[in-house]
Amino acid sequence: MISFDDAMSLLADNIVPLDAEVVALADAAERRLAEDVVARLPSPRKTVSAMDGYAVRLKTVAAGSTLRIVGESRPGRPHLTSIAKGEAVRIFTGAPIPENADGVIIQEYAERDGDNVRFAEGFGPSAHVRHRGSDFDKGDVLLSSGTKLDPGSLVAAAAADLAEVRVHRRPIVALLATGDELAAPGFASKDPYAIPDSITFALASQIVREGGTVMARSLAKDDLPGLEKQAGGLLPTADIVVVTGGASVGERDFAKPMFKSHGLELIFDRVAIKPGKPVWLGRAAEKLVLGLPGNPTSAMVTARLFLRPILAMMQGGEGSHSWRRMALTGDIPATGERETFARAAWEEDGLRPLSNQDSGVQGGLARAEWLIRCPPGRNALSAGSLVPAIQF
Ligand SMILES: Nc1nc2c(c(=O)[nH]1)N[C@H]1C(S)=C(S)[C@@H](COP(=O)(O)OP(=O)(O)OC[C@H]3O[C@@H](n4cnc5c(N)ncnc54)[C@H](O)[C@@H]3O)O[C@H]1N2
Ligand code: MOO
Repeated sequence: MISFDDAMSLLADNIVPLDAEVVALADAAERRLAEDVVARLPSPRKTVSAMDGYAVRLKTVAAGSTLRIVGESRPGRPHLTSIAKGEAVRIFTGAPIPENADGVIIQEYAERDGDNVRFAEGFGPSAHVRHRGSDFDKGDVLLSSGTKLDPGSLVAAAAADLAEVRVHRRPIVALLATGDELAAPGFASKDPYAIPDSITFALASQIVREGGTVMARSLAKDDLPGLEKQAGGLLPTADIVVVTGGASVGERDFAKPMFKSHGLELIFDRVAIKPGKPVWLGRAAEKLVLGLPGNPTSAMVTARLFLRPILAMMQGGEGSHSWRRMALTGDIPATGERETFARAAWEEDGLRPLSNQDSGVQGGLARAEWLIRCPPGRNALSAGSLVPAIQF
């Protein structure tokens, strides 16, 4: 059994990014860049007005004096010609200012009379001007390779004037839930010993959130020859097969044996964490295989801790967790010998650990929005303590 940190290092050593492809910016949301985004234009492109009003040479304007309006500057239809003393240009937000203008007086201070304008006391001192390149310059690197194109990054990529971007291919993921007792939700009530498969739906959602494509989501009985055959069907097409259940030490725990005849080589097997100790990662037929424990909370925690980073790394992302220090609003008991990841709900003043921390919990997962990292062998913590946490 290895530590959580050692398991994360093994991910970093073993996961390589998938190939890159070029996609239209309209199809690039939530994909990860396979190259830096370099601005092809400065922003703003010209020095422009930040408000609707009148462009002037500020030092030459006094409240009450009359200025002659010599033109109009609109975005895309600028008036760039220099203005003389006593002149102003009507201007709108985003329009370039005349060459020698240095400020804009907003129209709320203006009294217009035909081609003349006077300004009331109190305009300024703000010039209401955005200077060329004040946001970014042509040639600036706006986004680095590996960045996920979230809404803010899409604004930056579009503002850089890119029609398309190079991104890493989406990982193709096959999900296989093992267990004789499993039934599709909606069909468990018919059999007194069946339980609904709750995990694969949540895993599919996590995979899509992390940019992956779910190629298959199937249930399988605990029957080794049948499982070997299913593995053989999934491995050729998938980039990674995620198998749930059967990860423990029982005679009918076939998650690893089913990949043996496909040449399974383990990268790690069991991690000193709670919940999720039986999690394992390997390679079979040159594809990644991740085994998650069957207990629903354990499966969700190990998917968050390992599957999400693996998918990010396959798309060129760093895959490391960004732990944030958050305040507790409830108590956490002392930890045992395994590093513990406590599920917590978000409250206005911090994180409240859920009262039921059992690894079989299903209903409570709906309130488990954060995961708190608790080192092994630590004393109990009370409300107010700061703890490292990630969104779950
Ligand atoms: N003697 C030992 N027993 C166990 C150990 C151990 O070290 N020694 N480890 C325990 C830990 S920790 C975990 S976690 C579980 C994991 O076991 P498996 O991965 O083999 O999971 P299963 O036995 O298949 O299932 C456990 C539990 O979860 C339910 N389950 C399974 N799949 C689903 C699904 N898709 N949707 C909903 N629920 C599911 C299953 O019915 C069982 O109740 O092993 C401990 N045992
Ligand atoms: O640690 Mo196991 O992951 O649920 O109970």
